[in-house]
Amino acid sequence: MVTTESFGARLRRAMDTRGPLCVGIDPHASLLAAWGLDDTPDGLERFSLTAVEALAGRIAVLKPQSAFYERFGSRGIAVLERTVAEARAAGALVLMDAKRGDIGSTMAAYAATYLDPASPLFSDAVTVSPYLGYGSLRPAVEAARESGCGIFALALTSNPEGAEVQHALRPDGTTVAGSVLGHLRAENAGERPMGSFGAVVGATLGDTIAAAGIDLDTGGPLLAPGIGAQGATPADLPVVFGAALPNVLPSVSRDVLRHGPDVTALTAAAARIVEDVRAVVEA
Ligand SMILES: O=c1ccn([C@@H]2O[C@H](COP(=O)(O)O)[C@@H](O)[C@H]2O)c(=O)[nH]1
Repeated sequence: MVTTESFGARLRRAMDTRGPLCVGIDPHASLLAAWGLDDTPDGLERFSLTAVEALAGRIAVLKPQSAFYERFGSRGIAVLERTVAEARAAGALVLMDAKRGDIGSTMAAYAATYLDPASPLFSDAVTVSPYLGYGSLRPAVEAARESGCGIFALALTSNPEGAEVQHALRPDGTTVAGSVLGHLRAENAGERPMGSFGAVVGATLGDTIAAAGIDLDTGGPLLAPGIGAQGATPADLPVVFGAALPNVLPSVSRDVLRHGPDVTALTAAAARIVEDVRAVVEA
């Protein structure tokens, strides 16, 4: 489905009506086993479609993690295609977590894969890496604008190793991550109610962002992975995000998926997190 409404506007409405939560579909081998499924493409398909059944009609954004599908080769990609299509058909926005980043000419092919409505993997948004230089993302930015999609660029990732690169200082004294956020701010200029060009900022980062003087207000969404299995909780969000909290989209994978394969239990687990996040954002 091609839309004339921007991704930022669609995401804002989904966050306001369904609640600010993205649930990741990460079919770890250990989760397949815990759900009583084989570590095969058939197991992958059952896992993914169960997650879609439990979540796609209620949760704002579903985020399939491409790596867990790619490991099964072409049959895994076929399952990923079906997962994306069924999740979108059921009303969820789909953010493909592929973290693509390359020189511009190759980036154009990645953009065609995820952001061209004619592609079997067409998604509402895709995660990208700006660490080949923000300008290398230009083909993805242009494709997103054309198709009413979005991108989420890695800015301040949830893993402890990220700071080595992302907090590095540029010659002008600003951080590398701050520069990425500045580029996103420029992309989002004038977009209301929210921009389509998001940043990934880990919920695990405590007060380190404020301490480094990094401005998180880009006018776009801030995808916040790290709640649950990586140790962060919804209560951490105000410290990490400060005044940018209204645009934060927390993302949780394992801490929801561990409640499967029971569909009702999966739905209830996600609903509890939505309530916890809403309580913090609306406090
Ligand atoms: O900085 C980042 C960027 C992406 N991720 C991805 O989010 C999920 C987290 O899964 P959990 O089970 O909730 O820990 C996973 O797909 C990561 O690749 C991230 O964690 N941090």
